[in-house]
Amino acid sequence: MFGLFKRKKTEPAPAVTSPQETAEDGTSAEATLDVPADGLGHETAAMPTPGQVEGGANRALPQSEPSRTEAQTAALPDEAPTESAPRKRSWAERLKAGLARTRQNLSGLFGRRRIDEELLEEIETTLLLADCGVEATQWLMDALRRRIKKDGLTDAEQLRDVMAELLTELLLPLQQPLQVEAHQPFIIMVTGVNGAGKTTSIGKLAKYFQSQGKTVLLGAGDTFRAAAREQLVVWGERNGVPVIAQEHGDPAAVAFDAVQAAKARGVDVAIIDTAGRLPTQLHLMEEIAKVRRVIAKAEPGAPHEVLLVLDANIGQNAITQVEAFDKAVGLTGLVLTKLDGTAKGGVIAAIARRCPKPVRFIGVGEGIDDLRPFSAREFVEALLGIER
Ligand SMILES: Nc1nc2c(ncn2[C@@H]2O[C@H](COP(=O)(O)OP(=O)(O)OP(=O)(O)O)[C@@H](O)[C@H]2O)c(=O)[nH]1
Repeated sequence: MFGLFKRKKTEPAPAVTSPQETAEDGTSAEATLDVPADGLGHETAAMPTPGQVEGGANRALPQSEPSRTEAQTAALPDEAPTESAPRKRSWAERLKAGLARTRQNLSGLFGRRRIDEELLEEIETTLLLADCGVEATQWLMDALRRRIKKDGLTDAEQLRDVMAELLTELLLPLQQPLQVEAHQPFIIMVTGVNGAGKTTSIGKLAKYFQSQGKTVLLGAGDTFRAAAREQLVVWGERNGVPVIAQEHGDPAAVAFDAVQAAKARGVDVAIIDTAGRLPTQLHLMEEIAKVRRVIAKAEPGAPHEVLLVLDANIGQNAITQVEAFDKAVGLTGLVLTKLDGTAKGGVIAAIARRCPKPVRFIGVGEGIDDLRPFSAREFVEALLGIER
């Protein structure tokens, strides 16, 4: 399981309020488990410090709240190099490492040789094997052929820069950073298939927004997998992020409570988790559509962002997932995870051609800082091994 959440297993489990309790902030506090801010610089009047009893509810606090330093250390397990742990690789290095396979395959082709039909066929095959899909590959090859003709290119070495230009042109429209200032609270709903990395990405996103000085609240809407709820609750506890959860809740009810709590507390960003589901599980797709409708009831115009978390290793399946989730909940953005593994990277090109949606963030590992806004240029440079 994701290192970001691993440590929590040794922590005492926070207690849950009794079903009858009602919080002052208007949430139906039925079995609502609400973890307070711990003083990481994000407290507001609506976010009490540890030890305070919130909303008049007899919410039992964890036995010992971690200190600020402990919480930060726990949440950033792999930042500081120690004698036993070597320096962590930079973001660019991790991204490059993740895309090494495709880069090596392409680099082999952009060496010293003449451009001929055989080379172009090899490039085409490499793009297909890199998960670019038929449409994006066709688009890239057509554009490449046009450029070769127009510029009178003869050497394969000249093709690397042309390919970089074309890929950047293809991916640039997907580079649309998520702006959360337009609404308060800005409500984000997170969807995806099982194991794509939703819950762990939410932890990283929370940290990302906190680092931008925003207050964050999480809704543990994955009521199917108890461990997902616990992951969020304990992570929130350690990082000063309130988490709205219900032990045996209905996901729509958790989402509703989370939105109400976010409004009552005046937080900047509310991120609502949902259980993993496959596009073929139609009843579950209907359930997630209901969660979206309930969020809109709690706050007209919300959710302001509906993210699909995609494992970058699933190849063309990504297209099916984008289309199915888009139909069910109206996606506004994507998070592409696990680009550090065996990902080939081309799936972003396939998305750009087949079902373009803003790629808000990409993930290159399990650490807290392994998720960053997508940059088309940075991605293409890592994919093609271009040093600037
Ligand atoms: N290597 C790598 N692993 C990741 C990344 N993001 C998430 N993971 C791992 O993927 C696994 C699944 O992550 P979760 O966050 O539990 O996935 P989920 O989508 O919430 O899963 P469900 O609750 O079952 O739907 C965990 O082991 C994570 O550590 C990433 O960018 N790189």
